[in-house]
Amino acid sequence: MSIMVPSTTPALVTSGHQALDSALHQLGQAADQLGLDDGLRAMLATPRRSMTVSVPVRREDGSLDVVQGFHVQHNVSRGPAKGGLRFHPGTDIHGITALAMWMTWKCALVGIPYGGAKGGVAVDPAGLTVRELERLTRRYVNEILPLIGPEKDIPAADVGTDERTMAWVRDAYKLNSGYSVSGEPMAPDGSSGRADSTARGVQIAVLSALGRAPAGTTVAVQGFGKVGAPVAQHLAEAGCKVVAVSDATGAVHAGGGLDLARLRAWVAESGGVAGYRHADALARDDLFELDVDVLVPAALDGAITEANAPRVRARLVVEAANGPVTPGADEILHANGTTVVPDILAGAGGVIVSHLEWVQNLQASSWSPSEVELKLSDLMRSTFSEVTSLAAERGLTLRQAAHVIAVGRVAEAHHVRGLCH
Ligand SMILES: NC(=O)C1=CN([C@@H]2O[C@H](COP(=O)(O)OP(=O)(O)OC[C@H]3O[C@@H](n4cnc5c(N)ncnc54)[C@H](OP(=O)(O)O)[C@@H]3O)[C@@H](O)[C@H]2O)C=CC1
Ligand SMILES: O=C(O)CCC(=O)C(=O)O
Repeated sequence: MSIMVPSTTPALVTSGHQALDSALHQLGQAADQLGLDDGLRAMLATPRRSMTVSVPVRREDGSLDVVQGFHVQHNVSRGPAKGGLRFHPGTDIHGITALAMWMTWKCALVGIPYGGAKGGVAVDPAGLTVRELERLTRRYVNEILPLIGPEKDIPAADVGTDERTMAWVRDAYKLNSGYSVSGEPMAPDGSSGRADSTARGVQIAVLSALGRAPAGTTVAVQGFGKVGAPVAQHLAEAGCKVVAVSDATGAVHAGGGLDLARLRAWVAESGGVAGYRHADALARDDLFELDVDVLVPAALDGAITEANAPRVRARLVVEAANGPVTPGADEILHANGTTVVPDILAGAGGVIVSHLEWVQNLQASSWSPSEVELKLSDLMRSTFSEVTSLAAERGLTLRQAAHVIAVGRVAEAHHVRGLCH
């Protein structure tokens, strides 16, 4: 048996400590604005529950590896915990705690009755076969079984996981819990629009923040996965010119706009944007420095730091990813006149439609794509305007205003329910 030490290039390893520092800094600023007392600050700064598990994975050659898995419920004062499951080699308990905290604020900001959770396994899914991945997923679910369930914690996909992973999660949960499938909120057929709901929400955030017709607006998107690729598509369909995208393999740039269908076909064939011949190749992280109107980080946390923020030329940064801009970078961008639409607002489309999915399953009903789209866009737009109004009224950045609203709602729930919740 061997303990699997995640191997990856240093540039791909996220720092969980850095993410948690960022999340705590943002919480501290909101708590100051709200005048929260020390006890409540301490409760909000620490997760309600967190679990580290060892997950044995039987490899195809018969050997056994053991990887680390994590599951954190940051807060459940407003409802069941909600958040994605991430498979990435840079995953650690600190980063998962930060991501769970951001889920608490994201759900509170858009006013859906969920708390915040996140799960993760420190593994590179690209290094496993489908059968190994399935065994890993099922075993991870067995280990975290006491924490999850349709009424207490409902997982969804995140980095390195997808609908197939979630099908294994649901099946493993059912097999081990004995919970009935019928009408089960955790095993929905899936709401229409869930797959690209995060991207659709990001599109609404970009268009709302632009405040003008999007035609000709140049955009660069970091990350070309489940969120980044449809974000690029939605923005192009809205009239923007998507001139650059990146993934872990590299970046590509075309001043006249990328042919996204052709690029997607290349990525499906080759596994990444690198080597795409119909655009110029770019060093991966040079994407952040392009002279574009809008920059959309849609990969991992800690992408824009104090080191590269001074070279960001976009006037608008819209965070599809969770935690892509560190607090130090935030200050630099703000000082340079760049507006940042924060993750808990811009990236909320996915969890909004997860909630709509949950409601449909509870009601044993199914809404049409246009009904789901209308509810999503109404909530994104009304939340955007609530955040911008508070920011203008109090002289805050959009991130500070979003956190004041979200943390305030969670603090209120603690007061209403009693501080032990
Ligand atoms: N899925 C969802 O519903 C939601 C996701 N989010 C957030 O959006 C972000 C992306 O998630 P998702 O799209 O689901 O994840 P995916 O795993 O589907 O895609 C991640 C993408 O990021 C790329 N990437 C990884 N490292 C780098 C890097 N250093 N530079 C450039 N690109 C990189 C990956 O490239 P490669 O394929 O080459 O590895 C891939 O294209 C995450 O922060 C996630 O938490 C937020 C809300 C909801
Ligand atoms: O839809 C969900 O439940 C999870 C969404 C998520 O993980 C996120 O917004 O980061």
